[in-house]
Amino acid sequence: MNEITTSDPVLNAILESESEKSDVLAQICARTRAETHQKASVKSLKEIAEEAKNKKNPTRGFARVLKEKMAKGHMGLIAECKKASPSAGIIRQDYDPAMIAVQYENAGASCLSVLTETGYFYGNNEDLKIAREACSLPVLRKDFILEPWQVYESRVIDADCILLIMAALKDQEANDLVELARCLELDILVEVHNEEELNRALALDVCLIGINNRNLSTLKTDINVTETLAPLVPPDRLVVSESGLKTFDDIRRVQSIGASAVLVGESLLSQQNAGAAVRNLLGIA
Ligand SMILES: O=C(O)c1ccccc1NCC(=O)[C@H](O)[C@H](O)COP(=O)(O)O
Repeated sequence: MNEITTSDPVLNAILESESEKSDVLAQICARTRAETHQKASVKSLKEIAEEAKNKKNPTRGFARVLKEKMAKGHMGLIAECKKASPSAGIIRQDYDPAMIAVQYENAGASCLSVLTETGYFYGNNEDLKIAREACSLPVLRKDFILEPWQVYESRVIDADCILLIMAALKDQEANDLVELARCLELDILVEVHNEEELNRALALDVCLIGINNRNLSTLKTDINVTETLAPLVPPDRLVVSESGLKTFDDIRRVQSIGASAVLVGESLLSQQNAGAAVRNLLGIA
């Protein structure tokens, strides 16, 4: 799933190191850094920053929509569009992000998440643009954001929110990316897998805390991760439980221990009718 060839020697070195890493997250990040380096050699940081700052259209208020749901006592659903994942392989052979986005919105999803990572999830920036144009939901760019260049790119492709994964970032890097995203009016979902990452995330000026139930070494999911970490999140933050959620009972279970929103992909996309899948998950008759 992760072969690219290049004539750039810096890139080749990074990609060579990728194949030696045992951890999936480390492999994806090595590849993402290589691709970002390649893109930045075509469009400089200065150029992409200029483009992002010239964007006139407002973002759609990803965090605001989730907070409004929470205030009404409703569970927020961030419904995910992706063709494939490392754990599931190909999920949708006939992947049509625009159609899925419309089905999700009509069925009551609060927000979208669109995978733009190419090597492991078979996504791209165009998927995000067409999904967002097809609906009125705010959109999370689901990718491995490691560098300022990618934050500017996220604004250019019309994302409303970016994901920052604490396991992939040092504290200073995370802080710098948060500040930059804010300047560009992008919301931020910070993702954690354990207590140490949670404490680092809570030191950042961010409202949305994503608790990922997926162990990124084994790729297995366990809702106990949300059960362990959600009670440690102060009430001024909003907890999003991510990964491995399949049923209405799962949603009730994470809601009962403090999650205000869920991020769900595979279980919705593996059903032919994504709209019906959303309604079943949310318990809408
Ligand atoms: O899903 C994977 O296999 C995966 C592997 C390595 C890094 C991240 C991965 N998933 C990203 C996600 O967090 C999920 O796409 C998202 O939480 C939705 O999860 P699910 O409902 O289980 O598709």
